[in-house]
Amino acid sequence: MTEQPGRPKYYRGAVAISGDRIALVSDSPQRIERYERERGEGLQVADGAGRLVMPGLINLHNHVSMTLMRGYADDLPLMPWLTEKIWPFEAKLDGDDIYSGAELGIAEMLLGGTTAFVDMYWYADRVAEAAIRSGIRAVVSPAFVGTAFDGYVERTQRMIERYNGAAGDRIRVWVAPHAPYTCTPEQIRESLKLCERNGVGVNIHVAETLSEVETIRERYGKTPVEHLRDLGVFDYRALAVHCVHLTETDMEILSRQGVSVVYNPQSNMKLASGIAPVARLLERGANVGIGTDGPSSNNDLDMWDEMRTGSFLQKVATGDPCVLPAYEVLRMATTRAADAIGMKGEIGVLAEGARADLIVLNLDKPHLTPCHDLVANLVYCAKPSDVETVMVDGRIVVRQGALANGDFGAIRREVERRLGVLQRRGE
Ligand SMILES: CSC[C@H]1O[C@@H](n2cnc3c(O)ncnc32)[C@H](O)[C@@H]1O
Ligand SMILES: [Zn+2]
Repeated sequence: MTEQPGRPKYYRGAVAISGDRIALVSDSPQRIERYERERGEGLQVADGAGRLVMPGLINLHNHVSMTLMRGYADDLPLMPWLTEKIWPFEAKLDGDDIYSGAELGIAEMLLGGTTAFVDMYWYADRVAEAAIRSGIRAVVSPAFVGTAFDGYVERTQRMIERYNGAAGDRIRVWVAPHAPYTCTPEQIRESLKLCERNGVGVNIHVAETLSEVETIRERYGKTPVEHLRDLGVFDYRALAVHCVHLTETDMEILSRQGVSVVYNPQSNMKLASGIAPVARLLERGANVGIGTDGPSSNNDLDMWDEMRTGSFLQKVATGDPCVLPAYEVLRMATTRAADAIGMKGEIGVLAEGARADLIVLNLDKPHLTPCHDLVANLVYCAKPSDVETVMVDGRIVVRQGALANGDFGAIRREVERRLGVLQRRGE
C-alpha cells in the first residue's frame, strides 16, 4: 500500500530492504530481483500470488502487561473495575510478572500485524526489555498516580537516559500521568519538567467518563481538557487518550494545540464510557489515532477489529454511514499514528527511505474475496490470522505466522505459572 496525496493506494508488488530502510518499492518483481542480486536483502511479494505488503499497524494506547488480567474483571464500569478489581490485582505484581505479561501481549500484537505500540504502565523498564527482545517498536511510559509519585521524576529520568532511543531508536520513553482525577496539578506540572528537559512526549487518559468530567469541574471549575491545557500538558508532544466527553471548546483546544487524540472504541464500549466524537474532531482538523487500551478492557489487542469497530461506531453515533470511511480509519492506524508519535514519514508508510516496518498478508481467504476495494476489505474484513510476515526496522519478527524471536508456548507457560503463584500469594 503506497500513500499518495488524497487516498492511500494499495500495493501488490514488492519491496526491497536495505538495512532498516525501504530501499525500493516496485510493482516489477524483476526490478526487485535485480536490486536484490546487486545490493543485498529484499522482501518479494509477487503480484498475483495473493499477497499484500503494507505498513505495519500502530496501536497508540495500551497497557500491554494487562494480558495478565484478561478475563479477570469484566462487565463493570470504569471506577469499580479499577478500584475493586484491577488496582488490588496490580498491587500484587512485580517487575517479572509485568515482563511476562508484556511478552504475551507483544506476541499477540506482532502475530496480528501490529509493528509499534504506545504503552503506559508500572515497571515500564520491564515493558521496554520485553519490546527490545521481541523486535517490536514501542513508546513506553512509566506511569504515576497521585498516591505513588515519590521518586517518579528521578526514576523516569534514569529510564529516559537508559532506554530513550535504545535498540537503534526502536524504543522511546514518554511521561505518563495517569489522569487528571488521579494526579494533582503540582505532580502533573513536575512530571512535565521531564518533557522539557529531555524533549520527550506525554500521554494521559482524558475525559474518559462523565464522572471524571464532573469531578474535574467540582475540583477546578474546568473541563479536563481545559485543566490540562492550563497545566501546560499540551505544550509538549501529547497524546490525549479517550476524549469521550468533550465540549466544542475542548475540540478547538485539541486541534489548535496539535494534540493527538487516541480513540479506543472497544474499551469505551466495554466500560460503557461513551463514544468519542471522532468524526467532529477530524472535521476540526485534530489528529486522531487508534488504540486498543489494555487487554483487560477490550479484551484483545486486535487492531483490525479495532479499526472496524471504530468505523462502525462512528456511523451509529452520527447516524451517517459516510463518516469514518475505510481509508480514513486505515490512515488513523498508520500515517496519523506515526505523526502522533513524531515519526511522520518514517513509519506507517510504504515509501523509499522510510523505516522498514512492514507486514505481508495472505489475501487468498474466503473472507477477503472478492476484492472490489482492497482497503475496504482490510478495514472491514481482515484478521490477525491473515498476517504471514512481519518486519520491524528491516528485521523479520514474524515468519510464516510464527514469532522469530520468541516461543509462544514458552511465553504462555510462564504467564500461567506466574498467575498460579499470584493466586496462591493472594490466598
Ligand atoms: C497509568 S497507566 C496504568 C494504570 O491505568 C489503568 N488503566 C487501564 N485502563 C484504563 C482506562 O481505560 N482508564 C483509566 N485507567 C486505566 C491500569 O489498570 C493501571 O492501573
Ligand atoms: Zn488506558
